[in-house]
Amino acid sequence: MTDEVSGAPAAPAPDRTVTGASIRLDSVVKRYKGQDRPAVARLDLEIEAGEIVAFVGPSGCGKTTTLKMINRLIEPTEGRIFIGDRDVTREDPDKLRQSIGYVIQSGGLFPHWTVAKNVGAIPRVLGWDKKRIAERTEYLLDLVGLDPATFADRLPKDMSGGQQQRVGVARALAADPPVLLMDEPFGAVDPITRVRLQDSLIAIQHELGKTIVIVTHDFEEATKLGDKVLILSEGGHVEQYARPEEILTAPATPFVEEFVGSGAKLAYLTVSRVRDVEVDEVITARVGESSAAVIQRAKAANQTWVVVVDGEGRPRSWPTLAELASKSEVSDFLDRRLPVVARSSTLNDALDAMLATSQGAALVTDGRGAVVGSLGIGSVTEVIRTKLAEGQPEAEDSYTSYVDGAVSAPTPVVAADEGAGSAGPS
Ligand SMILES: Nc1ncnc2c1ncn2[C@@H]1O[C@H](COP(=O)(O)OP(=O)(O)OP(=O)(O)O)[C@@H](O)[C@H]1O
Repeated sequence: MTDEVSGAPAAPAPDRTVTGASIRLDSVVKRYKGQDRPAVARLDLEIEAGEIVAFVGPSGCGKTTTLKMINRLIEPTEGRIFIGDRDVTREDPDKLRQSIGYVIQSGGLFPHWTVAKNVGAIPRVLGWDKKRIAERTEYLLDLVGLDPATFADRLPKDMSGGQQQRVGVARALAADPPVLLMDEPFGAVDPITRVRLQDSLIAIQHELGKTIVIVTHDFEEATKLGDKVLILSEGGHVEQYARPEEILTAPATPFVEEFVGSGAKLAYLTVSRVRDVEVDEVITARVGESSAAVIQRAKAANQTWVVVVDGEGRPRSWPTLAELASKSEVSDFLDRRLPVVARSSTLNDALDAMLATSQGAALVTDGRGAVVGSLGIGSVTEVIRTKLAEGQPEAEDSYTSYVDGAVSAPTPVVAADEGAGSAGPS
């Protein structure tokens, strides 16, 4: 089989399925006992079904209070909250919480329960039969990028923080809730894992079309994940509620301007996605294939390296033709340092991945992790330069020196010499 992957940009997504529900906050107030000022003074907010909305703002502005009022972990003092047509302020709070997914920092898993038992927790409460729970668990683990055969029987302590967080997302989705609430879900993981989790969340959202509300401290994360971003100031006051591009290009108030501040110049780049850039074609190969055949295929396509993929098309390594030639068959080596980004990743993420692994290119994958091409550092810097020249002239010095300065430091590890190919560093 010739595993040639087209380098053309992805076709526009077909109309998305939306399984989420709208959320409406109607004059919602929260006054904590013993506090002079309300934590949320009077908030009106509409969130469309199937959208991701990110809440950001300084510490203590009422983000978490607002989020937790939606599933009534915190009771509003006044006002009403609707999910679709349901007035949730009149529902039984326990029942309500079974119908809303909730993800907190560090996953919040039951430590003595296996992954499967954790994921099946709410379906068990809802009385689903075992077969249905097992099928749902397998589907969800696969959806969040965990192999069910490997992880279903593990305990949380035997998994990384990022993997635990994936289980937390699977668990929150178990009963297929229309709404997912996430409170700083990626706050406790390292930056590279964080980017991967963000990309997974975007892929899941595209597949399922849930309504997702996420609280974050990180403005860049908010602009990356949010279809809309809600910027709050003290007392749950709405400073701006708009699409990221609008917040970055037209801050509504001096508060937003200051909050977004210098971060805006970099954050501006987070609205540029890998999928907006044409990726380079890659030739893929399977473990155990004849090296000579793969080399022939690569040469015919003018490539000097190939990507070895697993049964699902996910990348394992990217040997040069010289490396391939040293063995008769394609080896099963798993390179844990491959720079991999998703189509939904921002160009900032792509640069970070390249710099973190000292490579001049990154592999681009689809929502399920299958490789669809590669992206060279040259293409990224080109887009960044164009963007900066268009709208953010004062950022040019700092960002290009970040990019250019970085180029001099790393030495390509794998795609060296002849291996750099079209995607390698120029
Ligand atoms: N249980 C509580 N009792 C009294 N006051 C509270 C309680 N929880 C929160 N507050 C106060 O309400 C305000 C809003 O808190 P909230 O946790 O919603 O803010 P936040 O924006 O999520 O903050 P952070 O970013 O620091 O998590 C703060 O002034 C906080 O001190």
